[in-house]
Amino acid sequence: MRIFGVILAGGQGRRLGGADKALIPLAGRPLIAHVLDRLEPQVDRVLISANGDPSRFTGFGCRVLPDARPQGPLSGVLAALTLAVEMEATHVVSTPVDTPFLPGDLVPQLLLAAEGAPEGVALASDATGDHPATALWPVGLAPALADFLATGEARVLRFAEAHRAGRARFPDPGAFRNLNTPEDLSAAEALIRGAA
Ligand SMILES: Nc1nc2c(ncn2[C@@H]2O[C@H](COP(=O)(O)OP(=O)(O)OP(=O)(O)O)[C@@H](O)[C@H]2O)c(=O)[nH]1
Repeated sequence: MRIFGVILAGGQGRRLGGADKALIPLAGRPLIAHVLDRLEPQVDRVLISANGDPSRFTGFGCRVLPDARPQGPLSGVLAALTLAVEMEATHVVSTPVDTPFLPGDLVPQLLLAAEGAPEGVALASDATGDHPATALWPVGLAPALADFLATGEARVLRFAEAHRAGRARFPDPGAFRNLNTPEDLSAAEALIRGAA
């Protein structure tokens, strides 16, 4: 098994005034650095899915993949799956760039849930609901995902449901807390500083 992680950072950050979310400082470090800390130990290699100038991510040591056409988070998943096929990886684990509290057992739990799923797809879930952008995708799904996006559809949950995704259920309701607004950012900052 060879698993690539992809951090989805191709969004527009509209609720944060169009900021480049990946680089917004959180407790003194760019948001993406927090996600990398959590994801890197759990996968063989991390990729960053982002459009625009890739040199802004030089310091993170990850390959940056642009979207073929920006159509939501699944565009980034497709770019990662395409590279994973070329590089003989078996799976991609996707995660948004704005979830800095990912669980340390994210990937093992997704793999466990995928074992029980008919097409080997699994997404993260907790008491607050599903978190479909945080999911495990086998590389064999790349053609189906390309076809799905070509229809103009973009909803992650719809694609995951069409491929009968299993659920990895996480007990900590804060693990997938995502930062969309300045208020979310301040609350996360307080949490990190409080825990330090
Ligand atoms: N590669 C890629 N990632 C995306 C795209 N749209 C959103 N994402 C990522 O998917 C995750 C969830 O995105 P949203 O919260 O819906 O969008 P956002 O850009 O973060 O914020 P808003 O513009 O305020 O909705 C974030 O990590 C985004 O960076 C896209 O078109 N391409």
